[in-house]
Amino acid sequence: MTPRLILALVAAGVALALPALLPVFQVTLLTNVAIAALTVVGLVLLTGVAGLTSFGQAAFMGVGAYTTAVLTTAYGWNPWLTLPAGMVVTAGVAALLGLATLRMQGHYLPLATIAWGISLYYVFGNSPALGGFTGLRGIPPVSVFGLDLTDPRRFAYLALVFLVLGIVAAQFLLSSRVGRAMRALRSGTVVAEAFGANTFALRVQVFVLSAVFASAAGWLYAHQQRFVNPTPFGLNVGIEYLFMAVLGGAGYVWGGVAGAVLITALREVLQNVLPTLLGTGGNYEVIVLGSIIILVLQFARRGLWPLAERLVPAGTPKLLARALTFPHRPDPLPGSLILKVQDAVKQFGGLKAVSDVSFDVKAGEIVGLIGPNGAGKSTMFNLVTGVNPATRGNVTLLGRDATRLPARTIHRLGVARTFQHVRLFPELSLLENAMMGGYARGKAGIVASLLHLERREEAALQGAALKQLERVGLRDRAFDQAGNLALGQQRLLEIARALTADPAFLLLDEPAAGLRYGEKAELSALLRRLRDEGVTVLIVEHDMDLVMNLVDRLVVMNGGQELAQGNPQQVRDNPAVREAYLGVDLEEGAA
Ligand SMILES: Nc1ncnc2c1ncn2[C@@H]1O[C@H](COP(=O)(O)OP(=O)(O)OP(=O)(O)O)[C@@H](O)[C@H]1O
Repeated sequence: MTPRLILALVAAGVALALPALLPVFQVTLLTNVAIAALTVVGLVLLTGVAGLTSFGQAAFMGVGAYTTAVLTTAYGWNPWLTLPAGMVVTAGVAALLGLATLRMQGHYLPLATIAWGISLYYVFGNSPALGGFTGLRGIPPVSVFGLDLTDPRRFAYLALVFLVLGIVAAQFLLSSRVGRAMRALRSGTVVAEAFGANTFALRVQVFVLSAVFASAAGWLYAHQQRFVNPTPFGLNVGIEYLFMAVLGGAGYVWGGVAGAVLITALREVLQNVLPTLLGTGGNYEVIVLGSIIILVLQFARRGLWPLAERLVPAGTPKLLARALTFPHRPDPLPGSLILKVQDAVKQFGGLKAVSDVSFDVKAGEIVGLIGPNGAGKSTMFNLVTGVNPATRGNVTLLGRDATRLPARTIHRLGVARTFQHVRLFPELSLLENAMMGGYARGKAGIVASLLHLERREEAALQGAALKQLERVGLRDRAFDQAGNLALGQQRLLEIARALTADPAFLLLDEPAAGLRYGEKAELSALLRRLRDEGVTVLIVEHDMDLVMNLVDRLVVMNGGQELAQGNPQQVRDNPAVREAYLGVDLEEGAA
């Protein structure tokens, strides 16, 4: 029993007692809060977790509400059937809108959500079958075991049950393989794709899921009011849901709930208090609410929930009991070809960052890719790992033509990598970061994750990640936040993440940058051990001392071209290399 769990149970107890204790007016307010919170929890998944800002969440609530309104009033459906029907209709609408808009980047996507948020509002308002702007009346009450929930107190319990189920499902999702990949989306697509995730499919999934949450809230709304019209599903309400998420903490499920409670309660208080102070002339509460949002954005960018969380320490998370271990990938035959780059060219406009470079890497080798700044090493890395495919030439990886394969497919061939500029998820634990590396080893999808039916697989992922954290010397800090690590340790964590994928071929982009002397020695020892265990390594590194004493062979690039290849001694003796490295003591590594 952690302090946080005790508090959550107390909060649940209080919430359950409130409908029985409060006056009816406030019970209705409580129901409104629960409905809004359910919508906002969906928005938290979309915006706070996956980083896709949407102004259109209220419109999806409208789809759920109108579906039940039409099916119950015009066709006499039982409300319990219209709930899944509404979810299916909403998911369909969201999938269509998602497929059309989710490839957009930057501010284009939020703008698109505004566009369809407005469109759906007018579809509701201008469709005679939906009652136009006057709406649809006569929606029947929901009944449970023959008991009509017409009494606001009973209905409040229904709304709370929905909210609790929504919170639990969202938390389950976030502590799963799919949830971690969704979190990875917030910082772009490169990392998630590098570990085998199809980021566009994930974007569509989280978008549809978020809409389904709103749809369930819309169903509740329709049966609470017994009447629907377009007003509560308009753009300004969508913006208000976004405010709730941002105020509470868009990255946190409980932040969404807190935001819904705070804004609903604040609006209520302000609507009562401000007219007595300032008169009834203006909508002053809107101005005050807006000012509060600006202050929060100014002083607590991540919302209020992280501040509250700091007051209650988190217990050490429990590891799952392991009943399953992922099988080890079959090792390539010693000496077989792992990577073959043939006449690779990468052109950025007029600049040839890589120009007719050819080299290969054989199983069981550690190959160094070196060259002065701007030589084209990282570009070559991106070309091999599918981040930025070659303009011309061929890349063969583990026996497959990989020249045009996307990063996620290349990863699944058995290739894992680290990044020159560390790309971790600072707010997640070391363990969760490392587990992201095992994404492609798991199979569980979004539904299994929402229901926590993937615990065996999750336990296996934990086991695999812990083993690699142990290997890089970070096991003791498995539950710390990755953002608290020194840069050198962050690089080691990236290696652990890559190793969790059980790769046959490991690509390391400047892994020793920021490491202390002792840590570099440990890194060398680790890479040698990995080679002995059958992992082939391609390493870009500026630390000549480390490289010269570690690698079997070197490929030297300069100005996008291949300058030399050979073992460390041959490269050290090469006059062209000496010239390119003017000022760098290549003998340093000879010791
Ligand atoms: N996306 C891009 N668009 C345009 N030019 C690029 C791009 N990526 C790299 N370049 C250019 O290509 C050249 C090679 O860059 P690259 O980062 O591959 O070199 P590097 O050898 O990795 O250098 P460093 O050791 O400094 O990381 C540079 O001139 C760089 O400015």
